[in-house]
Amino acid sequence: MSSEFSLAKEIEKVLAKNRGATDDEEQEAVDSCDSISENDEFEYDEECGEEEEEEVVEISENEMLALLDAERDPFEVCSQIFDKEKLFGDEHPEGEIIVSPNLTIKHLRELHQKGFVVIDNFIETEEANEIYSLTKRIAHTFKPACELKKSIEDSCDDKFRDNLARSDLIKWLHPKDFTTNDNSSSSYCSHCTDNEEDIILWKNNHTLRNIVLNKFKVIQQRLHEFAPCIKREDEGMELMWSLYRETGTFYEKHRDSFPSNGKDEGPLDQRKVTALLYLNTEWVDENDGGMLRVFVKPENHSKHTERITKEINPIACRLVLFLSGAVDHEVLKSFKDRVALTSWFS
Ligand SMILES: O=C(O)CCC(=O)C(=O)O
Ligand SMILES: [Fe+2]
Repeated sequence: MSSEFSLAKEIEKVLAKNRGATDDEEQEAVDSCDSISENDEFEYDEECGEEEEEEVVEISENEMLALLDAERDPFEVCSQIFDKEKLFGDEHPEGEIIVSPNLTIKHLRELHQKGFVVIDNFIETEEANEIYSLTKRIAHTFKPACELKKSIEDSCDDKFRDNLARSDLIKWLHPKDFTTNDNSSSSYCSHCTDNEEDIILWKNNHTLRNIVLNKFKVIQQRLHEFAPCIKREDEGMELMWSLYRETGTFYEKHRDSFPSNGKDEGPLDQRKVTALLYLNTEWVDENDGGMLRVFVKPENHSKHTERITKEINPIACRLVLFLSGAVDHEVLKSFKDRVALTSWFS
């Protein structure tokens, strides 16, 4: 998760509320935490300001999310990124295509309402097949995600990271990898140790270039139109290429960011929408594993914290979009090599 905001204040506010504090007491607690630095994100003094008998509360990302969720429905917060007039107005009919060939206004409306949406046949099977084969060919250049930065922006030495939470291999990409003629390791991919031959293989691949520049970049631009807090520039976009080996590779339940409406609620500079494009032309059925399990709200939910699970098969050419700050998700053990391109729009 990106954390460019004073999480300490946010935490203290939630905890103060949890302790049953009044609004004034809550503000006092927040004010007295002004000196907490961002590096202290998940470790802070419950009685801010009291020197003696400091009781340090350690809180994990998941515990923090549970506290925030108890306060406010994350789906409600995150869906506010959209300009509702634009999304539901007559100006854009349901069938209007947002990103060719088949991402429509209807899908964005579903993303707003349910928090996630699945779009099949977003690329051609031949394209998926080509990238799937390419991934296996240069698999030796992918690195264990748990050893790398959590995102392009994050610092590497994140002491809160749970290295056992995931076992996938990844490579960071960037649109600039495909718009410059430089055949060196990507500057956005500081961990890359590819030799020049391998780099040429993926940087000069027209299909990959097309997916990055004419799919993911266009999704970003179009999302910005309907959710103006999402950046239009490449800087607000992270692009990850992942490989889950067939040996039971997994990613435990997690959330990609803290809930934010991009305006006045939650940390503003967070991932807002996650986009996943699956390239698994060899995936047959559930026995191959690797399903994406999402924890979403039931249709007529009475309690806002209620969740149901849905399993999404990672079939080739399937695009999945979800609200990064609302949808908990996990990748079930994979028994066939599983390839995806994932992007986060902030
Ligand atoms: O590949 C997937 O289906 C999800 C991966 C994921 O959750 C992540 O990388 O944050
Ligand atoms: Fe994720």
